[in-house]
Amino acid sequence: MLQIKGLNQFYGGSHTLWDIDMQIRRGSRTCLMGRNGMGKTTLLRCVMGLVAARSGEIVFDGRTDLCKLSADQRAGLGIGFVPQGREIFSQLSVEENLRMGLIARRERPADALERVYQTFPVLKQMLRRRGGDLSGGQQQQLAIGRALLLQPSLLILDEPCEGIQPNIVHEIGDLLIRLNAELGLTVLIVEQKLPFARRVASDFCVLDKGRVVAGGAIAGLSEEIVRQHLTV
Ligand SMILES: Nc1ncnc2c1ncn2[C@@H]1O[C@H](COP(=O)(O)OP(=O)(O)OP(=O)(O)O)[C@@H](O)[C@H]1O
Repeated sequence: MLQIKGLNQFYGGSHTLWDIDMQIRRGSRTCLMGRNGMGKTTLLRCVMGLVAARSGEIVFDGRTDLCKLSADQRAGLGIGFVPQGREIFSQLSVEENLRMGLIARRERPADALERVYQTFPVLKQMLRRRGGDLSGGQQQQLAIGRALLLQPSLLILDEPCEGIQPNIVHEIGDLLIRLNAELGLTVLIVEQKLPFARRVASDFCVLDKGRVVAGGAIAGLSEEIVRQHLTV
């Protein structure tokens, strides 16, 4: 579904991503892992068009080179993004936050919001609440709901469990498994917690100092890989 080929990225003179080759299989739940500062967020932001790649290709659905498209055009192709920190508008209501997700969309199916409420009944009960008054877990559901309004075929999430209580982390894991199974949504997620990755992911990819150093089916995430590239 998503093929990254020979991708290099620089912040000014600082070479951050080095010759990244990575495949996201359609229907997979891929966990992108790595210690802090290894380039995970930068790679997601390159895919979304929020930072520019210096060279390489990002092929979506076997045909479109995303590098030639704007961030809006990429979202329009069906790539949903839940950024690090969630980026909820704290002064706007839950409903207004959701409607922001529809602004980018030309046709706005009348049932788009209703579908999100079916997935997240708690949001329907909180429509008038301000985003800033929600708990971390509720804000994360709001951020995921907002991304789902565009009916993506690929959902990309950057550390969705950061700062969230363990029982809600478990629920988010269940939700991603359910969305993957029921909607056929392909999921690419940055997550550092090993138990979460082992429970939720079907595939993994490890970055170390801006390079891909390991990847494949999650069963292949060995203690040796963890020791060399993930433990601090
Ligand atoms: N806007 C920026 N300008 C310059 N350097 C940056 C910028 N954003 C990130 N970096 C640097 O690029 C490198 C990779 O950062 P990135 O945030 O992609 O890593 P990460 O693996 O997502 O880390 P974390 O787990 O801490 O979020 C780091 O050295 C970081 O300091």
